[in-house]
Amino acid sequence: MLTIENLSKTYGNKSQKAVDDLCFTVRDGEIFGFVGPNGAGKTTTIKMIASLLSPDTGRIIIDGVDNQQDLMAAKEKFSYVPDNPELFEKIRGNEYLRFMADVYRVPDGEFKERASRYLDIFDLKGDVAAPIAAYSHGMKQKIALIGALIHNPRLFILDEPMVGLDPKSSFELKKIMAELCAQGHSVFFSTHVLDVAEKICDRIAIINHGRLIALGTMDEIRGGAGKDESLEEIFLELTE
Ligand SMILES: Nc1ncnc2c1ncn2[C@@H]1O[C@H](COP(=O)(O)OP(=O)(O)OP(=O)(O)O)[C@@H](O)[C@H]1O
Repeated sequence: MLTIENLSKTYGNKSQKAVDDLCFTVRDGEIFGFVGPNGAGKTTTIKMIASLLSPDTGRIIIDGVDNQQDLMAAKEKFSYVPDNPELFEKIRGNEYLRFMADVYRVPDGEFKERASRYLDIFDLKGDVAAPIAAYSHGMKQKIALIGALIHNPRLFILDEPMVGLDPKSSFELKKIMAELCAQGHSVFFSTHVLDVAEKICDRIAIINHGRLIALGTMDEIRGGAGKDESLEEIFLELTE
């Protein structure tokens, strides 16, 4: 679903690379967690996957499409929800969802069915006619999530998705992630919440100083049989 090949990025005239020769693959039907300390290069990597930043070197292939060769075709494949979504404050929630459906040319029946279902799940039906400026931080995050889900993306990319969501919304989001993966779609998300990553991810990548330092299932990251270390313990050991 997603192949990252030798991806590197340096900002301005900084001496250290923000992302340094990163390579990994996210498989079809997989929930993939991307973890690392502050400043490790997670958001930089995610922005390059979402075509918001150009890599210095390397390739990003999304469901068979190179995002530097065919940006529009790549954009149809994924949705990206940043950690702090910036939305058009003056429009209403329902206008925003309609706009997102139009951008992705979602047929009307599908739009109505998905919007209704996700608004119910995230308990936003009563607020959808209000301007986004009147939403709380968590409500903005939820309308951004629904907008990103409206075209049923092949690859769902999220930066720190659990921050700001209440426990029920967070639980529902995890269920939606699992549902997408059951359809053969994939989820790629960054998080500092290591126990969530440990519980819900099929595989996890740990990065530090822009470099991949561990990759695999929890068992693979633990390094084989007999050990029962948590992701938090492994993370702290590897990133000391
Ligand atoms: N716009 C920018 N200009 C210059 N340097 C930047 C910029 N954005 C990020 N960096 C640098 O790139 C490196 C990686 O930052 P990035 O935001 O990708 O890390 P992160 O893993 O997402 O961190 P966090 O967990 O704190 O969100 C850091 O050294 C950071 O200072």
